[in-house]
Amino acid sequence: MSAALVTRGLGKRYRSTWALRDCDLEVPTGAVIALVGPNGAGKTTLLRLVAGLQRPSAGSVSLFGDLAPAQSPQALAQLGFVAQDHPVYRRFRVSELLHLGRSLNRTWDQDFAERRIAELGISPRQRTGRLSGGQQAQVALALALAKRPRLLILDEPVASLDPLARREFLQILMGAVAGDGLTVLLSSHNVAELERVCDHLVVVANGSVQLAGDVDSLLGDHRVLTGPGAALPGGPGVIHVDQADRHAHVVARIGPAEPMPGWQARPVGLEELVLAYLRRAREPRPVPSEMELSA
Ligand SMILES: Nc1ncnc2c1ncn2[C@@H]1O[C@H](COP(=O)(O)OP(=O)(O)OP(=O)(O)O)[C@@H](O)[C@H]1O
Repeated sequence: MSAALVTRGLGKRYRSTWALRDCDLEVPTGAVIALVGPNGAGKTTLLRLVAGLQRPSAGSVSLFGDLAPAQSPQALAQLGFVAQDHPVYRRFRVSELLHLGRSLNRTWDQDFAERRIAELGISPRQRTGRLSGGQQAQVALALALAKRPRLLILDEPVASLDPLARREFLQILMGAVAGDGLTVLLSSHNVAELERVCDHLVVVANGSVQLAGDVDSLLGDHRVLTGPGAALPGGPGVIHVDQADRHAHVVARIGPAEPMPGWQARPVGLEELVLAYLRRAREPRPVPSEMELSA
């Protein structure tokens, strides 16, 4: 499958500080990519660089095989972007926003937009500034989907939605991915919620990509090993070690290999995997011992 998005050596620097550095990603068309990381990790910076809203200090972004310099009209026509604070023109009525969307976008789907607003129980005559924060988020998301983009970029799209609305929104997103071959890149703090919908994962911390790839492959490559806490394993496969009750729990990238004698292996969950990489990024690595991870 062809790549929807490729970044090479992508970076953004503010004065002497790199918000994002050496970012190499390759994302297939039709994938839902979850971008996760702690506050200040560089998620918004990456999304804004991909959307052409900021110019990179280093490296490049290409969309659907074409180099996509910031503000390229061809690239922008294929993109939908909803920022973290889901901006809508507050003095506009909802119907005026739809009119604006239809006037500015050749691929605009007015039927979808009107249906979605009706499903949300929002009157088209309502001024968007009078809607609740969650309703404004829903309207912004409906506008982005109605544009029928090839790549939809969402910065924490469900953060302000109630649990029912979150679930419904993710279902609508999945429908658009299945029906139109839409590619979605979304950031979130809620890994458990994303697990149901994403097939690719990008973990960012300290302005660097810590882990990226297809979710099934990543889960297949990693396991949790449990064994005697006194004999900590080391080596490049160890991602994070937790010690409790004289036992060590090790998230390790060892593939299908048998663990060393005295150790047990079990599959890793997605949230557990993300946390292991985030902790590794935050803490100094444990001193490696001479022991090997696998038998
Ligand atoms: N305009 C700016 N000027 C200077 N520094 C900035 C600017 N925008 C972002 N940064 C810095 O870049 C780093 C990454 O910020 P970014 O907004 O990309 O993080 P994030 O992962 O989206 O965080 P959050 O989850 O809190 O939204 C942070 O250290 C931030 O302070």
